[in-house]
Amino acid sequence: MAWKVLPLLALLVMGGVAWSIQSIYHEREKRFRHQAEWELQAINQLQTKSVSEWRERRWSDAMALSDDTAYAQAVARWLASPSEPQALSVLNRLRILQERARYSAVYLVDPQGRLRLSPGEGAQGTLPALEMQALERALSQAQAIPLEPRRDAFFAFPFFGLLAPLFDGMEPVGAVWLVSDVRATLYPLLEYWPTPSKTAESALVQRSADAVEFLSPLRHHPHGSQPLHLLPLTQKDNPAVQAASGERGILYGHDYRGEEVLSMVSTVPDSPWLVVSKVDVAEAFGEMRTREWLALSLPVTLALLLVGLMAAHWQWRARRRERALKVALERNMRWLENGQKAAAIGYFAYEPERKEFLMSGMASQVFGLRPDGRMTRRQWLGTLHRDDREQVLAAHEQSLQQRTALQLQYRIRRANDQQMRWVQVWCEYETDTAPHHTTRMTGTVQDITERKQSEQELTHYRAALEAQVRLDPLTDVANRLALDEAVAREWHRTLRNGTPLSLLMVDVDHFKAYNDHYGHVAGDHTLQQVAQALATSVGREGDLVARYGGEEFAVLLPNTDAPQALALAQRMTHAVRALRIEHLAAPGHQHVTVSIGGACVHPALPTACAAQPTALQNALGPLSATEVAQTLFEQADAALYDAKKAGRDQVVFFSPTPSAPLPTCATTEP
Ligand SMILES: Nc1nc2c(ncn2[C@@H]2O[C@H](COP(=O)(O)OP(=O)(O)OP(=O)(O)O)[C@@H](O)[C@H]2O)c(=O)[nH]1
Repeated sequence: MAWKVLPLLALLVMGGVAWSIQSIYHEREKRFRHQAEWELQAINQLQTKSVSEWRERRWSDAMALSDDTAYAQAVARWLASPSEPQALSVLNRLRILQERARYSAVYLVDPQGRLRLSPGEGAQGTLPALEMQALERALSQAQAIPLEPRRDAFFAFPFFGLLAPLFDGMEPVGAVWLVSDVRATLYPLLEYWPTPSKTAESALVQRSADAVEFLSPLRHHPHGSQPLHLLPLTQKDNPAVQAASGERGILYGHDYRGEEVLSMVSTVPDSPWLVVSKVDVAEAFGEMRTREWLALSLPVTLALLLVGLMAAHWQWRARRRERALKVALERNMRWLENGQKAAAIGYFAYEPERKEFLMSGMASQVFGLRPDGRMTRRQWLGTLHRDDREQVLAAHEQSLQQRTALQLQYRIRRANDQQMRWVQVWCEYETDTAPHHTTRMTGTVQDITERKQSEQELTHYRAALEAQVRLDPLTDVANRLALDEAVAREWHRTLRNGTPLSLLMVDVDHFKAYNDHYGHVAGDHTLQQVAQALATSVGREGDLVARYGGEEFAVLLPNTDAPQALALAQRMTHAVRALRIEHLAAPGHQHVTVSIGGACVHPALPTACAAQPTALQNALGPLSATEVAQTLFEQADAALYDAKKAGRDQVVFFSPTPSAPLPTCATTEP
């Protein structure tokens, strides 16, 4: 659950971080913009101040000259009568002025505009036309007239001029023409830039009718060394045009190169001049942006690092999980293999359409095949035991039809050593839902031969034990327990089938005397011999000779009526006599003999038992098996008693009426 929410949380956090970065970026951009604007403004104002001072200084020089009446009088005197000393005095003043203020040229001109004196090479000719006009204005207005920077054939350099009129009282005596090479003194003031910049530049401009006149060269203009060109006022986006149109302060626009620029416009006081300073936006903010990106790169790098770490962590977790799953899978496979080996269970899958089994290693081993994982149906049929084959195929067919699970135990002849093995197979047929509805069978096979053998041994052992429990240890014939069970069982069969059931009670005659005479060991031996003689006398299945107790035996004869039982009893007496066991202690007898009393029941036929036709039938009525057994034993006992009384070594069958003749057999030896 946490791992599902975590990416969402990470996304939210990253969104928050991005938003914060964006806000910080905008805030900082604003600050940087202000800073850039402020820097430009400061530089512009500094340059404007320098330019203003430069102009003021010249202006004040001109004013000082115009106000210097002594100098005007000296000039007037020299003009009236030119002499060398006078000229020197006039020139000294001009020279000092020129050297102090670094004028390129200083001329004394007369009111007609002729150049009369100069501290330089000399003065010849007249003022240029513009200066001539300015002279007239200066003399008429009695004030210095500036002449804005321009080019003229008079000088080889662009120059700024001032015509300072000289008056002797009210009389104009001429003027001093102060000439400044703007390249040497004015332009450098605009080039000063406190921070290194590739695009920053300042220009001195002034409006000139319908155009903007550049008074200083442009740094990036192809003809930058040729200043004083004009720009039409139609280029409204140009900072210089904006400045000429009256806008001041910070301006954004496109300069003469078409580049977007940040510019600052200031007016030079007491002049038509404007100082336009500008820098490319790309540079001003590009550097700032670079710095910003550098500043922002840290959190971004950290965020990326974090994301990378998280990704690496996820990857590591996934790898670890995959490794753990692999280990678990391998362990489980090992357990499965070991389990299969330990339990001798293999698994298989069978596709009826391909008639082929896919076998696990253990399954192949069970069938004695090479562990190549395959067994054809033909191979499988070949391993089936002849006696089980039909049953196995029928069971598989039924399972396939009814889609029921199948559990089978059958014998196979192992392919590699032809050993007969028992296998137990659990399997099930199933059909794919898609796409081809393929039916296949999957299941397990286990070699249960050892288990089967153990089961069979156990069965034999149980049977032996059962038999042992029902055997008399001395005589090896059935004991009393077996007799009781047989009586109950045979009585029920008698009732079910309506067949007669007879019982003989056999007692060894004068056995006490025999023991006394021959000893108990001999007595035991005699009992064994008598038991064997009795056992060999019965021939039908179901006849049971049992030791009833002491020297007494009982013989149960199912489906045997009284005459048959009588005949068998007689055979038994003969058989004992035939043993010819010496018994000298018996009165009148030379050998061991037995007396036999018999009884018979026949529920279906009232007269079936010759000895007790209806009386027993009546007596049997609703009696239970135990009661019937007891009655039968009592009757046989009674008959035995009669046989003993009658002289022993004979057979007497029970008769319910004392008057009825008891069937007997001769006591004489055959
Ligand atoms: N040796 C031996 N003697 C046994 C065994 N069981 C019973 N006897 C003896 O068999 C004798 C039976 O004697 P009785 O019941 O008096 O009968 P009998 O001497 O045979 O006389 P009748 O039955 O009247 O002929 C006893 O002495 C018992 O001790 C046995 O397992 N072995």
